[in-house]
Amino acid sequence: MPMVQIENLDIVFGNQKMESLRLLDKGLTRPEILARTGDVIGVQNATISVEEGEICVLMGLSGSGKSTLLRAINGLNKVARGRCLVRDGERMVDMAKCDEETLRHMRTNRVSMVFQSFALMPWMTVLENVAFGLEMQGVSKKEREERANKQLKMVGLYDWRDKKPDELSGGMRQRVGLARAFVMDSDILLMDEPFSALDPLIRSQLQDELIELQKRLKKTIIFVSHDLDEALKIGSKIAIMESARIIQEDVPEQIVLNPATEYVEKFVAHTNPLNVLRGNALMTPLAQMAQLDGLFHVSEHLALDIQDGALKGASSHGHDIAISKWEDGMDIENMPENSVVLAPVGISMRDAVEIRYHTKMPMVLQDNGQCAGVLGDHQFYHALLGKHFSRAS
Ligand SMILES: Nc1ncnc2c1ncn2[C@@H]1O[C@H](COP(=O)(O)OP(=O)(O)OP(=O)(O)O)[C@@H](O)[C@H]1O
Repeated sequence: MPMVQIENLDIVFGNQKMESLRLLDKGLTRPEILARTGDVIGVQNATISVEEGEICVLMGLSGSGKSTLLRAINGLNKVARGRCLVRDGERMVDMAKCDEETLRHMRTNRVSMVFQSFALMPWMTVLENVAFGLEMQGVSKKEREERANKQLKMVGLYDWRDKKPDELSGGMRQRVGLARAFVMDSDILLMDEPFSALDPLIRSQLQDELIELQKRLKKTIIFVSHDLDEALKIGSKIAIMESARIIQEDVPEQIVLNPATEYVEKFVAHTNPLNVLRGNALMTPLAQMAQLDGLFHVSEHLALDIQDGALKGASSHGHDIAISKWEDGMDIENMPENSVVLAPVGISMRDAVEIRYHTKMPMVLQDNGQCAGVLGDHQFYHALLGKHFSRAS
């Protein structure tokens, strides 16, 4: 069920919107339109749908239009053309066209925004800051405090509830901001680079916390970031923006494996593939491997006996090699040295590299009990050197 549905959305900043749209339709670029009309194209022809429970990350360089698109979702930016639909129970409300009362209802009950600077009120305590939005909703004092305290416990700041924001560190203030957004119990959270001002360790911790909170609370989150590693870590979907347009929208692994343009490829070249890639994207499929005397020769030192898709044995120069099995969640540290590991094709590259480190052997990946391919040093080197992807265009 889509929670947010954006259709052919254009946002223009300036005084000659009609003329700018006409030029846009004629195919003029953003800088050309700026030169002709003085207007800035904030978003151009954006279409994207975000499902319930999804974390969608809008990613791109500074000025690409991420915040402008995000702000349209709670009606903060005037839409020049197109629709920006947000779910309100059974109906979808067009935030670009609805009346003031509906807009207020949507902002109070359906969509919450978390900013980079959390704009906490310095004269209020942490608890009061978190409970403030509920007061606007008309929730009683007792319930406000109960709900705010519950959220503060969730972000680990219950003991700090009576402090003022300036008595907290930046990371803690950020957490107060998260608690304040979550306490509203809105279905949709809009987050504009909420962690970008933090140092890497705290940032990583808060990303983990956000993922955990989202798993428990099942919110729909639209998150702006200019950091692809962050996007790959938290996003269930990533939309990459360049010069006001969404140029690629896909699941994290596909962004890394099939960057649509050179712009995306440049981002991908600086990411850590360990966090994103999975065995099936990296392995050499069995069908592409040479067979000799009925054996699949992975290397000079390893031959596999695979019959009807099942791994029957492994050997090196005629000597048998042990085979062990690994499933998600199993201990990796105690995988036996010099054994060929049979693992699911969906194994993460991080786990696969760690298994390789302990066993010192290539591994065989299987899909539904059938051997699918082999993952060895060659495939790891390719992935680490960024040679695994092919550009779609
Ligand atoms: N209120 C505004 N008035 C005029 N121009 C604006 C306004 N808001 C944004 N813009 C312009 O729209 C374009 C997109 O800006 P936006 O803030 O959405 O980019 P961004 O991708 O979020 O960048 P950043 O990562 O730096 O925040 C920019 O060229 C910006 O100058």
